Amino acid sequence: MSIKAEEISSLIKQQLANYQEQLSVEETGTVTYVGDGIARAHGLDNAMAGELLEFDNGVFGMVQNLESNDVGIVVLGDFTGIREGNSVKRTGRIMEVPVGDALLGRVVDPLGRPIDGNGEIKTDKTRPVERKAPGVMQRKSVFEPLQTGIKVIDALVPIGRGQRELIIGDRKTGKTSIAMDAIINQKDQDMICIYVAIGQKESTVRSQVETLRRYGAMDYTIVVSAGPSDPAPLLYIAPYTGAAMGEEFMFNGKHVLIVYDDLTKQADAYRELSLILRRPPGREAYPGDIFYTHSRLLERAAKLSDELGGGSMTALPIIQTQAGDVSAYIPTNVISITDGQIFLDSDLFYAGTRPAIDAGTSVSRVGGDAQIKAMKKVSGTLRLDLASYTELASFAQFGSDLDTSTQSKLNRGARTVEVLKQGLHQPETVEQQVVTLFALGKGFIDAIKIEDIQRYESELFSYMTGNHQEILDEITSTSKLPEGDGFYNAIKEFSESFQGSKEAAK
Ligand SMILES: Nc1ncnc2c1ncn2[C@@H]1O[C@H](COP(=O)(O)OP(=O)(O)OP(=O)(O)O)[C@@H](O)[C@H]1O
Repeated sequence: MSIKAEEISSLIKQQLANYQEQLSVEETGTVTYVGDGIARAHGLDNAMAGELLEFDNGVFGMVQNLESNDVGIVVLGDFTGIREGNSVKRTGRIMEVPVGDALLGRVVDPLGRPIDGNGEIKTDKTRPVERKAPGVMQRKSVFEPLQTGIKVIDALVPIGRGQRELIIGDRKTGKTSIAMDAIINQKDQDMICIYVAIGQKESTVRSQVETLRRYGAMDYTIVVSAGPSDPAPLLYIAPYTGAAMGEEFMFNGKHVLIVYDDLTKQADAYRELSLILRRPPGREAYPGDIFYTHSRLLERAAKLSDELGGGSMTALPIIQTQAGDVSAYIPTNVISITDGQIFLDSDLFYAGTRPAIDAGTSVSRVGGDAQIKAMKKVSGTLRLDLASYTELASFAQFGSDLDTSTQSKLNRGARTVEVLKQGLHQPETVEQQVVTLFALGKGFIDAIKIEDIQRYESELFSYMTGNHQEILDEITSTSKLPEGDGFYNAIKEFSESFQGSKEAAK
């Protein structure tokens, strides 16, 4: 192998050029204050907003406030080792995290360092944590469905690839469970998942990782975790880290699902660090740019145009409400940024309707575009049926004599609610959902006793797979409802043979 002289000289020139660049940015300042994850330093005259700084002891910080005499820095790590008078150095870079395939199956902190005890992450690719979201011309409208495997979502509030759908509700109403089930259902769906846990107990994150692993979902998932004992800056930066990792896949033409669990805690962390940085407090003591904090994060979720490879990043941010109050500051902000919300109701949850999704207040602004044709057809009137059922049910409590049409509406409504119930970690394929909803719409379930419905559903599907696989295949390949009477007759045949169907509905 011969080595060309020009090649060597050009390499040396390149190295020299970089060397000079590094020298020109190096600049040191002196720490004048440290406390609660924040530091101030004097003498960094040319520091840029968002620039990464390095303290004496190797801990990194990020420039947040540029003031006339000093800069406000958020410390990305343990601040207790930093002393007043220590020097702090500019790096000339903005904060970056490792990205790429090597992160799949790993649990990392918001700086991209492994915390799962499985050794170092071997990747040399990095991406900036903060990045401008794709612009109008770089996007395409959302049209491909993202199947969550949860009937009530796929039928009533369908989510498309590239959409941002908020999951909102009081504490312990099943918000995380919905996100987890959506991730579990992405197996073999050509989707990369990122779960960002913000301020959640280490033990909770651990059990979530175990769950994902048990269902084989860790193979295509990255978990970014900032625990409650981590300094506020790490909690604040965690969702941006997740977004940077997702963008790497999205810009390579892949599909990504990212969950931010939850942005309420992230907003609280940002409020904490802003107050310590002495930024003026606004409504509910949040800083003035809290809206921008969330909007620039969620705008990064996108469906890219074909020229950019057609990749997508779907975001499921989670927000916790107090006593169902969606009109508080942070909930209204995030509702207005996202393309719809899944509202979880604690009354429904405690009444046993799980997932406790309130069909009246949950919407998806991308809607039907993100459903396959068959699903669109079978779920068409479901929302209206449910709404009129809720209204009638409350009204029927007062009267005893109901005419037959009201009676049958109540009957159908009660069965619809039962059909839409679904246990934890039991995702259903879209074909399975279509079969059940078709049977419901055609009135086959009206004659089944409420307590037999779950059994009816599962037996119906095994009957279909056992005897009419060709019908299911047709739904899969054409995305449409099969033509002719075959589908109807198959369900009819099963329903007639189903034990318990002969009993009149109560
Ligand atoms: N579909 C379901 N069927 C049965 N149980 C469920 C279902 N969804 C959630 N649960 C149970 O409800 C409990 C609360 O769920 P989860 O932790 O998802 O709620 P959360 O709203 O995310 O809570 P947090 O306020 O802690 O974030 C869990 O114990 C979970 O097992």
